[in-house]
Amino acid sequence: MTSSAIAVSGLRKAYGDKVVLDGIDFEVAEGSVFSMLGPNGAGKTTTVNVLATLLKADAGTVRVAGHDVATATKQVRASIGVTGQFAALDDLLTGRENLQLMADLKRTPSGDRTVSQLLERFDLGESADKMAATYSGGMRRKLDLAMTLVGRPQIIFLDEPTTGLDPRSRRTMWGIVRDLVVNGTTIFLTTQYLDEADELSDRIVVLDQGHLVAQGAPEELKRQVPGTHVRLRFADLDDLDTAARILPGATRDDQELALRVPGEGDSKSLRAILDRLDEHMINAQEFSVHTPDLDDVFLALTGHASTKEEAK
Ligand SMILES: Nc1ncnc2c1ncn2[C@@H]1O[C@H](COP(=O)(O)OP(=O)(O)OP(=O)(O)O)[C@@H](O)[C@H]1O
Repeated sequence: MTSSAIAVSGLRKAYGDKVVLDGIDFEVAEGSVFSMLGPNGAGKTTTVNVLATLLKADAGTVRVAGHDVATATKQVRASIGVTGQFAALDDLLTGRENLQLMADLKRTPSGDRTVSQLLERFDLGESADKMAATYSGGMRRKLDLAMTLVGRPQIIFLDEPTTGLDPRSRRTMWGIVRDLVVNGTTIFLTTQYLDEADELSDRIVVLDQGHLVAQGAPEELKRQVPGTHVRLRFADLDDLDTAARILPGATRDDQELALRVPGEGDSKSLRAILDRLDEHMINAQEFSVHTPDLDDVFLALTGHASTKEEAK
């Protein structure tokens, strides 16, 4: 028995000669946010589609909410919600009517109240009675996610949920994701925004050319790429001189009286630095550990910049 909401092993998918997923394995813990990062065309949507029973894998096993996606399609579908680049809304209905229709389809008890609460929560109250055709891209995404939440699915797939949203709407979306997780929902997120994955995820996988090139907590991934360093600041130039002499590989900034010491940022290497300073009776006035951000990780792992960077 496992408490994994999703368990994927040896997943393969090709379109003709083009291998998109070349045997990938990962698990998603219940009640967590799991993000899949990858450049355009890496296979993120393909993965979501297989996990959500919309596409058949060529090989491998995929269990979602404890059910095999190949044989228990109905049970998997009853446990999940999918929102993505394809908005499922009916343009000729109002926001409220779209949600009401979903509540009816899912036979939601006290559907009216659910609909009103969702409109409120997604900041869609004012536009609730306007046709969805008149909604902006951001409003459509919010309505799409609201519709996904109607049946309170255990697992939600969010395929690039904030692409094209303004900063305020992105933050609203992030708040909603956090609330869902607090209440036990599992979120599988694909995103091109590294800061979004960093902000929300318990675990991240990086997909590139059919393989998972890395997986771990955001902090673990950041520690894997070079660039982690400790920054020390001293009271005067004498202390800086001595510290620069006794700490190998350090680079100094005389103006700031600061020293940048490359290292792992783990407790053992931090202790070694502090012990060295103690031996020479030097006190660092400031001490901080800097880890690279996910942009650095992405570049180091895939050999190319994130989509956002490429677009610059
Ligand atoms: N139905 C299809 N037939 C043939 N090739 C396909 C099909 N669907 C996707 N592909 C190809 O498979 C690869 C992966 O596509 P996918 O949409 O899964 O990538 P993605 O990581 O979601 O990209 P994006 O970030 O651009 O949405 C791409 O090269 C795409 O062109």
